[in-house]
Amino acid sequence: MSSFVYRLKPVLAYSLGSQRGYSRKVSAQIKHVAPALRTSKLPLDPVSIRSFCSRMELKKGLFFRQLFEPVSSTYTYLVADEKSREAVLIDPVLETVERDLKLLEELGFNLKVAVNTHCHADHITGSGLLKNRLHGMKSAISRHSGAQADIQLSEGDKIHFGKQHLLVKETPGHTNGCVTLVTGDQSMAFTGDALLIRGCGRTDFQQGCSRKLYESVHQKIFTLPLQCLVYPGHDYKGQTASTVGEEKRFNPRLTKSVEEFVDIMVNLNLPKPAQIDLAVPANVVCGLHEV
Ligand SMILES: N[C@@H](CCC(=O)N[C@@H](CSS)C(=O)NCC(=O)O)C(=O)O
Repeated sequence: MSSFVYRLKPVLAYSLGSQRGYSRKVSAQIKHVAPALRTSKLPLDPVSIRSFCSRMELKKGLFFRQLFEPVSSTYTYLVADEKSREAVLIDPVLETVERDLKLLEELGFNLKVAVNTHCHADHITGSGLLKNRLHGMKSAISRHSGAQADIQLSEGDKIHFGKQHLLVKETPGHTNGCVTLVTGDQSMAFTGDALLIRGCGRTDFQQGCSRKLYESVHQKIFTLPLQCLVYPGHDYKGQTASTVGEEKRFNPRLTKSVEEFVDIMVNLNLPKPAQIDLAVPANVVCGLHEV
């Protein structure tokens, strides 16, 4: 057991090694995944993904934290430059702004930009309230979104924070103004609702177009390195992250032909998001500014 543990990445080895009363069942499960870890059959195996999700630093100097809002099942992401303390918040939610402000203060980060991956239909963005609370913070959204923000993003733009940056890739289809944000080293992609884990954003309202979404994912996301971690805008099944390689192999919608994909999307028959009539008008003006 101990020799196996120390062959793993240091963070994982520490967490396994430090568990007391390690049960036989867990031990058997670990042995089961060991061959995949050694041979790297998958671009990134599930055990390693779990360790990456909870890590605070993926690459030297880049802080990362995944946050969750349970009513709309939305992920907010905090990325920051460890040295300069400049930070970017991706897809903040109105209801969790206080939590995010507290975290920023505790960790000593200076929030430069709150960026929305698109004009959300299921929750009100926290960008407006954050602007109210943090002097100098700027909001950002795609110029194709039709929504107000301090920074109107276009393909190829870079959102800089300290020595780090996020590269903007336009990935329309769920809405016209959807973007995917990729870290400078291409180790992480924040895909918003364009690509979800084993799924994708719906295309039945807000300029949705399934052919456009298929093209966006295949041309802009599936061309990233296989091991690039995929961090989606939502998850409804308890998953936190995936990889480009995994989604290319296992996504039940996007591994199909474009015609099959269109057919799947037409027949999703999802109910309308509960907050849509409140959320869209608020998000067009960058969220609520006073609460
Ligand atoms: N029940 C939720 C809304 C769920 C939903 O429609 N999610 C959207 C993204 S938010 S507009 C989506 O694209 N889902 C794709 C899917 O396959 O589930 C609510 O009421 O908020």
